[in-house]
Amino acid sequence: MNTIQLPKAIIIIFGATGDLAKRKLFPSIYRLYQSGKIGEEFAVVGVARRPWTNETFRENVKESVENAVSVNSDLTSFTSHFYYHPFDVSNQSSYHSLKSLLSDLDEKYQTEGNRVFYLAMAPEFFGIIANNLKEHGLKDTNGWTRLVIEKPFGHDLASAQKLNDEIRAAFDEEQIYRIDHYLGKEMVQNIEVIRFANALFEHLWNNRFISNIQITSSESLGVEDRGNYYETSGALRDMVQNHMLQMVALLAMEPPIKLTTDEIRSEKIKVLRALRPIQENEVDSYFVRGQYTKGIINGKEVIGYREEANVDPDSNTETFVAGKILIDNYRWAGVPFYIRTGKRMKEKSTKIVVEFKDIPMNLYFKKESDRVPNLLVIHIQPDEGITLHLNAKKAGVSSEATPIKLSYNNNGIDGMNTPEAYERLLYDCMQGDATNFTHWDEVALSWAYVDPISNAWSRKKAAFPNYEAGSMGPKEADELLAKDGFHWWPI
Ligand SMILES: NC(=O)C1=CN([C@@H]2O[C@H](COP(=O)(O)OP(=O)(O)OC[C@H]3O[C@@H](n4cnc5c(N)ncnc54)[C@H](OP(=O)(O)O)[C@@H]3O)[C@@H](O)[C@H]2O)C=CC1
Ligand SMILES: O=C1O[C@H](COP(=O)(O)O)[C@@H](O)[C@H](O)[C@H]1O
Repeated sequence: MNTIQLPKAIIIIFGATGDLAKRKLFPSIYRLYQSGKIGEEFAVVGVARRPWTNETFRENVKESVENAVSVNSDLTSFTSHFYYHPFDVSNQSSYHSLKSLLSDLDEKYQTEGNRVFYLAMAPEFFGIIANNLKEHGLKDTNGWTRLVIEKPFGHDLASAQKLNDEIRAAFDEEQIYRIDHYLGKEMVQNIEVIRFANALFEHLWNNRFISNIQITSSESLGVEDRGNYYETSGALRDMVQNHMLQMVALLAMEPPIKLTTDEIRSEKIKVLRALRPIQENEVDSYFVRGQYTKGIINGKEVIGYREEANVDPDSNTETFVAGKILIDNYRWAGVPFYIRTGKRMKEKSTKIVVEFKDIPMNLYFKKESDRVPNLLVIHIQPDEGITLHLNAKKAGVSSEATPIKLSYNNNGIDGMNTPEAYERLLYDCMQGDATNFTHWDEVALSWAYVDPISNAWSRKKAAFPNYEAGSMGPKEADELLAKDGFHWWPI
């Protein structure tokens, strides 16, 4: 009988008093513990400047877990694995004491020198921390060491390259796990399986049968308390450079020859290399930007972006992007991939719609306008599943067709057991599986694609605000598809 090896490691979270640690990381570690994916051989060391004790830290961990997960047992034995080590990460001398704490914990929890250094801090600290970990020998153990890096990975290609060089001076590419949390989502991971495990789809998955693909990731939330960050980012850098382009790559890639990290990444990289570059002077033909003004969401009035905290009252930052992406390769030549994403839209929803071409002659519709193409909808969130839109005979009426739907709802089957993205990614990292993390080449190619668009936009002031909160974005996003004879399918 094969016994499954539970991962053993110390997870060192830099930025342990911050929002990400509290909302995502602690609950994810708990779920791994609760589901038995990690045993007792683990410890978590929190690093930040606040002068907390282990007890304060554990109390915070407990609170964050209780807020996120339904807990029906005492958390003391779980939180006893958590230790707090306060220091300013730019302070060289503190790494010595961290090193000796880690050695003690290695022994106490039998973690065999395995370490996950999780950088849940602002990117300006990534290089400093990586360098200090190397310089002070925190990587020199008998086990494995891995560095998890949060987004944003740079601001453009040049800054991402600089950041990467700093990190690579201390860690090898195989040790670096760049998080794109969309890659941890159940239905994003399902894209590959839906495509490559079904003859029905894979044979049709090309420019002969697909007319266009639409990816929408809409949010009803605004920028919340992240105005400072968002002002320097905008929707293009915040969502398109990473999550949206990753979904494009998964939808467009060739079947990998093996399901290994290298093979899958290599196929995704080929897609990103085949993206048709957009020159600065043609951005307006391919991309649309928007910024929300006040409006009503779920019956409540919400303020406009320019009224949000830490936002310039005359801000030129886009909170919405729609774009037409072309992939210049044999499979996809001529098929537009439309993307749109934005804050304060009608609802929180991520969906992919694959629109198939019509058959050459369809006798079953009285009027041309009644014809509905076949669609495959992949529901990423909040619902998880797929819907296939087909045509079938209208009951009782001869020779007339009506649209029907075949649906598979993932929530109904796996329900609450679907792991949260961060939980899955943390587990993958502890298992040494980097498939659902982004390789540097993917990051670099994505920035190279996005940079001319952000350059063009930063040079020209937009006529903002141009969409009402609670809507599906500016009308130009509809016109983008209309000029190609398409429309956004309702989500
Ligand atoms: N929050 C989220 O949902 C998401 C966040 N991210 C990314 O994750 C990273 C962290 O984000 P978030 O948690 O929101 O940020 P926060 O501002 O909430 O937390 C920052 C953390 O860094 C610590 N810190 C700041 N300066 C120092 C220093 N010099 N030495 C030691 N610790 C320091 C702070 O603690 P203290 O003040 O005690 O020192 C705090 O724990 C960012 O890169 C962000 O872009 C990515 C996706 C989503
Ligand atoms: O990375 C980010 O993603 C979230 C949206 O993630 P989701 O899992 O809720 O769809 C977005 O709100 C945030 O601005 C961005 O930084």
